[in-house]
Amino acid sequence: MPNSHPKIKVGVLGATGTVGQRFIQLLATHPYFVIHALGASSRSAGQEYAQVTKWKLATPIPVFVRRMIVQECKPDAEGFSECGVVFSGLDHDVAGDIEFAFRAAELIVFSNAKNYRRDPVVPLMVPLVNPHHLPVVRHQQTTLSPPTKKGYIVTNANCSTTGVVVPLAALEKAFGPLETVMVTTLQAISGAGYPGVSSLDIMDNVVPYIGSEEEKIEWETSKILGGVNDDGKGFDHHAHAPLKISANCNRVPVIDGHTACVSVKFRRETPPSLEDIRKAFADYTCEAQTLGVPSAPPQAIVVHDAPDRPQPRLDRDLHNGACVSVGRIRPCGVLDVKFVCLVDNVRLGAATSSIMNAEIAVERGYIV
Ligand SMILES: NC(=O)C1=CN([C@@H]2O[C@H](COP(=O)(O)OP(=O)(O)OC[C@H]3O[C@@H](n4cnc5c(N)ncnc54)[C@H](OP(=O)(O)O)[C@@H]3O)[C@@H](O)[C@H]2O)C=CC1
Ligand SMILES: N[C@@H](CC(=O)OP(=O)(O)O)C(=O)O
Repeated sequence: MPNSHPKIKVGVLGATGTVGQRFIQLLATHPYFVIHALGASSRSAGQEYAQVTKWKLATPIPVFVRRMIVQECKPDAEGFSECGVVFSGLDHDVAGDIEFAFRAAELIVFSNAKNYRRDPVVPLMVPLVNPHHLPVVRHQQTTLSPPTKKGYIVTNANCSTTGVVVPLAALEKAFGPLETVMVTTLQAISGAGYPGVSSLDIMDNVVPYIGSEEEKIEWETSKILGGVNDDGKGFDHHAHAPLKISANCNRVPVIDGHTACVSVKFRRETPPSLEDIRKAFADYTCEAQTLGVPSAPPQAIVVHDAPDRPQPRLDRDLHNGACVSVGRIRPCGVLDVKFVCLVDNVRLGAATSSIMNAEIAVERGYIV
């Protein structure tokens, strides 16, 4: 986007929540976008943002946002109709109806919520993996009810899925389709929003259950790694080489950063060497980088060679939380190779992905 182009006004739905706060922090100085409207529940609506938000980030609330009046999440509430893009960090209990209404009112919605991820005409887009799914929004505009001229919805993936699918995409790009993936996650408490998991449940503990999380990783991965159908009207879900994937998800006492231990079997008969796998991770580049969008990290995957990395506390801030860290690449006695990966669940796992998806949409002419 040329520097002379005026910034695009954006709204944030769920602006007071964990993901909403990251949106505000990341958008406050954004070169393409300017925050114009904030929405949350009726508990917050009508009040100044700083009064109703339990701000949990280490940087202060941006000065111009502090006194903005939080609106109800309705497309006709003040400010939203002037927005070129609306980012959603809404609770999934309400995201379905609200995002539907914004799309129907001809607004472009980039959502973190799970509600539309499985819709056959909604792109489930991880910006470091599958921006080639974006053109399906044109089909969405004509077939999803109501038809729209401008409005559409793009979702990003579950935060754990995002951290795993980037290294898997790098392996598929270099070595062809994968056959089997086993994933065990160690997920941060911020993944459950605020106030989230009670301290009495998580301190000195591991909780081996996160509702629906395993099914999300297993289902979303194939949609993301798959292509677009030949007619451009939907997604092939990796049907040419169905992926067997099994996930185990655990909540651990970490504030930010989801770790995943991943084992992989390739479809090709002779697996690549560990050295070639390391190189495939380190060399992986994606469209967000070639387009040069502002949130794209200089390295999509940072490979760590120290035997005890990546670690959430040490590595989640790399490239402003916009990359995936990978380490401990080693042979697997059951499948072919195993490794550990780490993603910042609230940045690349949530707000950064939505913003980067929107940046890609700007560069490709889907937001004008
Ligand atoms: N946290 C994470 O790591 C990730 C979260 N997500 C997804 O992002 C979304 C937001 O998550 P998170 O920020 O953690 O959740 P939070 O619980 O921290 O925030 C929820 C937000 O939704 C708003 N909200 C709740 N009820 C209503 C309502 N009836 N009408 C309008 N707004 C409402 C809240 O406003 P109010 O303050 O007024 O109640 C708040 O702004 C969820 O769908 C989640 O699944 C996705 C990836 C990662
Ligand atoms: N369930 C994730 C966060 C989340 O909200 O996921 P989703 O966007 O898929 O509902 C976690 O607890 O870490």
